[in-house]
Amino acid sequence: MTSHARPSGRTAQALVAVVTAKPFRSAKARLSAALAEPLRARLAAAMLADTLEVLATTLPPEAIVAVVGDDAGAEVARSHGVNVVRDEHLGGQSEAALLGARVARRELRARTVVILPADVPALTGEDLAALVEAANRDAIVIVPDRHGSGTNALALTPPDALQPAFGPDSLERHCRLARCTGRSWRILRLRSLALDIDTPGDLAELARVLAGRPERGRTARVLAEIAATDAGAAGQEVSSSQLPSEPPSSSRVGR
Ligand SMILES: Nc1nc2c(ncn2[C@@H]2O[C@H](COP(=O)(O)OP(=O)(O)OP(=O)(O)O)[C@@H](O)[C@H]2O)c(=O)[nH]1
Ligand SMILES: C=C(OP(=O)(O)O)C(=O)O
Repeated sequence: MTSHARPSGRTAQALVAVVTAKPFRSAKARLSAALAEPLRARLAAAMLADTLEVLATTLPPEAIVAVVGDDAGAEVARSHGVNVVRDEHLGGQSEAALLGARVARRELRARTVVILPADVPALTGEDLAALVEAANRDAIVIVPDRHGSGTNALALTPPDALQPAFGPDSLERHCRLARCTGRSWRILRLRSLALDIDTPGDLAELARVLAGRPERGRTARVLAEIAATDAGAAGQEVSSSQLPSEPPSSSRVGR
């Protein structure tokens, strides 16, 4: 693998969170029919920033590793003071997660890694704390997505307790792999971590969830921009319900 690691902190950490983010310009392909390029990249950057922000409420920055695919991702990660690992191979989420877990184990001497995507900006500190608590009890903790088919987080003790296998229907796959390890494992359903952002439907759900919260993160501001752009294009008054709607099922990309 051509990837190389440049973690900025090397203090030993019992539990390390690994967040994977591919280059912002190639991220969120499933939103491309609904969202033009500059906004899509800005959304990806905002989601990484908000995800790191929440992680930093519970974990010290030295215990967070961002595996990023481009300079823009590295800049966001650095601005949060977390360890930055540059993924130059871009072999997909599982490979990026393995890279981060390896850095966590070898360089930060982590006993546990919590692997997350960068597109879970609704994550709350409470749900993160629940995940950390579960990771202290079971060797493998699997957090499903809201559709009950994908995986939005894995907590692994030790960090190589299971080989990540993200992608369509990964929940069932991760459960099967966990069963085969003979280690203790469980599924943990966490509402705020169940919402990853892949489709216009997810964006609309995110707007609904964030609208009910007092604080305005970076993602909420980009959502407002998207709503304004759409309303402007349609010559309508701007409203927070102005987010792109789900395309007809025949034109949907992915699952
Ligand atoms: N560092 C790194 N992160 C990745 C890679 N592939 C995916 N990711 C990240 O892993 C998470 C889930 O990835 P995907 O669902 O495959 O990609 P996405 O950008 O979210 O969505 P689509 O482009 O629509 O598939 C996101 O945070 C991605 O940015 C990779 O090759 N390297
Ligand atoms: C990668 C996954 O999901 P998505 O592609 O929807 O982000 C997954 O659930 O393993």
